[in-house]
Amino acid sequence: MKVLKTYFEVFDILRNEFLDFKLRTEIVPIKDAVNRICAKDVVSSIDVPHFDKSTVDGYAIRCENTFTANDENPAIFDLIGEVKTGEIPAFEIESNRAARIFTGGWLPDGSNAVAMLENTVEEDGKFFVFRPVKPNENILKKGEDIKKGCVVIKKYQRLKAPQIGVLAAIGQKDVEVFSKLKVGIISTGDEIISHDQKLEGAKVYDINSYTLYAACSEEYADAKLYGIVKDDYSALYNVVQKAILENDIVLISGGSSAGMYDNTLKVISSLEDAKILVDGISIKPGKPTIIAKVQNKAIFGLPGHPVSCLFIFKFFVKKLIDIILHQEETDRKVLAKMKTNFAISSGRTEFVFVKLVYSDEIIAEPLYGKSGSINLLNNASGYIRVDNTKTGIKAGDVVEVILL
Ligand SMILES: Nc1nc2c(c(=O)[nH]1)N[C@H]1C(S)=C(S)[C@@H](COP(=O)(O)OP(=O)(O)OC[C@H]3O[C@@H](n4cnc5c(N)ncnc54)[C@H](O)[C@@H]3O)O[C@H]1N2
Ligand code: MOO
Repeated sequence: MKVLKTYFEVFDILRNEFLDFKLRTEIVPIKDAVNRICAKDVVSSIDVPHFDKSTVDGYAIRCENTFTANDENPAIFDLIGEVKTGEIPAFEIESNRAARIFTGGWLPDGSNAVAMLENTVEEDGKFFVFRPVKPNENILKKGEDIKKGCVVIKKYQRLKAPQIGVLAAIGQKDVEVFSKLKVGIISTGDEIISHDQKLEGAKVYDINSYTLYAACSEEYADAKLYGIVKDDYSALYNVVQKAILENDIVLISGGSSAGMYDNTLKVISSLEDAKILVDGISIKPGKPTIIAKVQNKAIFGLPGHPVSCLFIFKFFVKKLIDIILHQEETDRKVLAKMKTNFAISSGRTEFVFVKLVYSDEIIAEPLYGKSGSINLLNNASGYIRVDNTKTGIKAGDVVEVILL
């Protein structure tokens, strides 16, 4: 009998085999770089800001002149000019002198603080400050935000709006990112038809090509569909061989279990330089999953049942993509209270699909359905992992739900 691997053994295998996967890189404009992963450390070649600047509208002064100021005895300054934002002031600030300055303005030499407009009174070329102003008050110092020479974005860091902002601040128009992984998708089965064909007899529409394609676009992957292949060894062999040449990961759905027309394992095994890493996993759904390494690329034989197929993508293919891209745990999780009991009996680690109901607390309602029913996933907010050492979950138990 086949020895099934546990899901954590499979994670370890994926890490051992694919952590050093050679990624391609490309250069993209920063406006298009959101959600991309940075391909090398980015070092700032400038200080940000590159001059001491005012963070408020007010008056550039020497703060020492205000230390004894209060409502009865304000500090009094002569107004000597105005700093135009975007220009370097041509004057210096001496003791008891001040210049009008606006938010973002270049702090004139000699000054070391800005008195905020609201705390001052201006009258006849003089102005009055009624409370002490601290050194550097209302000033962003040169390099205070970003120091020249420091690493602002690390290799493998995902670029979100703040990171794009940092790149813009240091004057970088483009950024080098990892190219998305190329994923080839093949559906197999004599009964599977495309949407151009008429639904008749025991035929079924192809679901897996579309769920896998959609799931790839939710991850760091560009998918290509290779269509539907009949349950025929040579036909599948030819398509898989083409797909492995053109992609980093190949996903074959259907034909992964024990039936006489299930060709996936035979085809993968016969490819040049093929190493079968996993043939069966002790989980439900998704037991008949195959994973192989071929020419340093990954091939998955995914179970044909649409729920199992998409779930295995979410659980293992996504994991592989995250490993290759050195991403930390990217699953989004919430804690919820189980609404009813749920028994498990397979002796494997089971994944229970749940619908979350948000009231005073978050309630997880288990969904019942077979692996073939795609609408089960349509109604699911996420899933719970129940290890095979347990017999189930009880109503009221707090469970961790991984969001779909
Ligand atoms: N004797 C055994 N039979 C089965 C086992 C087993 O261990 N021993 N495992 C069962 C489990 S678990 C699953 S899951 C399925 C997986 O089977 P295959 O990967 O070989 O898939 P098929 O037999 O080709 O298809 C299963 C089911 O899914 C439908 N399907 C397939 N592809 C698509 C598609 N692209 N779009 C929509 N639906 C698809 C197909 O018509 C079948 O109904 O095997 C169990 N059997
Ligand atoms: O992959 Mo199967 O869904 O356990 O029936």
